[in-house]
Amino acid sequence: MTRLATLHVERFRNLEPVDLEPAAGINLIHGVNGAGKTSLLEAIHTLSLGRSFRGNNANELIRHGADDLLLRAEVEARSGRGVHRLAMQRDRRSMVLRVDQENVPRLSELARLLPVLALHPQSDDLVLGSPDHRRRFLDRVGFYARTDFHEIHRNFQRALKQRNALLRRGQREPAWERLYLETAGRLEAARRDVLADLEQRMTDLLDRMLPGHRLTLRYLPGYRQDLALDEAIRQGGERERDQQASLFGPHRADLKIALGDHEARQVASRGQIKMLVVLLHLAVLDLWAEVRGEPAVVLFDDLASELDADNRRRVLDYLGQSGHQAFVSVIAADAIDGEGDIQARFAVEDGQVRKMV
Ligand SMILES: Nc1ncnc2c1ncn2[C@@H]1O[C@H](COP(=O)(O)OP(=O)(O)OP(=O)(O)O)[C@@H](O)[C@H]1O
Repeated sequence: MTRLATLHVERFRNLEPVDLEPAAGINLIHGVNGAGKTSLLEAIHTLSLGRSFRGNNANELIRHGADDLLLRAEVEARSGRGVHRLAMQRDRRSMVLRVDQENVPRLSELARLLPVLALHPQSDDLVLGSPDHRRRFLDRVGFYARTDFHEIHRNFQRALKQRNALLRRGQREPAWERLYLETAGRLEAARRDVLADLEQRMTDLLDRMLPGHRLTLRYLPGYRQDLALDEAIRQGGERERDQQASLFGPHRADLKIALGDHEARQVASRGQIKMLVVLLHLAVLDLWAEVRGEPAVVLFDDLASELDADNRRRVLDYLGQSGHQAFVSVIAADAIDGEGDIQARFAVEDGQVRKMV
């Protein structure tokens, strides 16, 4: 299975040099505020995706006073597929990526070998935030769940850009209109497929994470649902001319997340929203695992915030049984003592990471 077998971190945030051999299941990371727990999870996220899950400024990740950062990991693929060595060195201007000692040009090569999903306090934006959070989530799921998703997404983005450029010049070209409709249709269909796959994995999770609730996800396509996209564009042609931009299509799509008969963001408590977000992420991990034939890595920052003891237990029990490798940070280790199937514990103190025995 995919798992991080070793992790080496240098000059990253406040961390002192780190050498870890994490367990294959749940790794618990604890320490006081500001110790460096989140930084450790960010290091793993950065090695996979080139950026942290909090903020976009990659330069902030380099330890103050240092010129560059270094991340290295050995990633064990499913038994029989061997070990890959991933490395990233970045300074304030450039980045060098290596897989098995060879330089590679694209981050996606690391991401493919180390699929990582992070859950953190801002993940609630999936329910509470603007539609682009939900679109990005769905697209992220798609990238790992379907090999053709990346291309489908890129083709639409290109067509959208070109169409917008023409609209800014007050033009419309039939060939580009056709391409726009075609690529939009493909992206919409792929997203709907991904969503259906995700929903299939949610039944069991719903029973365990939010027992007694009914959850529905509905794709809102980014134009009037009772119309086809070409008709929506025809009817809204004047507005598009006025605003000189494409106003209808997958770039305006959203996901309606409902608990029972109401939108979750309007009726759910903070704790229920958090559980809903956890549930959706766990469904993604299960989907990726099924498609790829091996479990993924999940980073769970600040598990205890907003979750009561029962819900923390539900999450840890599920993680323990799922086979995914988890890195779970908590402020007080005592608060979740004895819960779930924790395989390794690490204490973080002033940027030093120490394995507990
Ligand atoms: N580039 C950097 N260089 C050095 N230190 C940094 C850098 N970026 C952030 N820090 C510091 O690293 C420390 C660790 O932050 P981190 O968010 O990892 O702590 P944490 O253990 O997750 O805390 P909390 O429980 O409060 O979430 C903070 O004191 C922060 O100011």
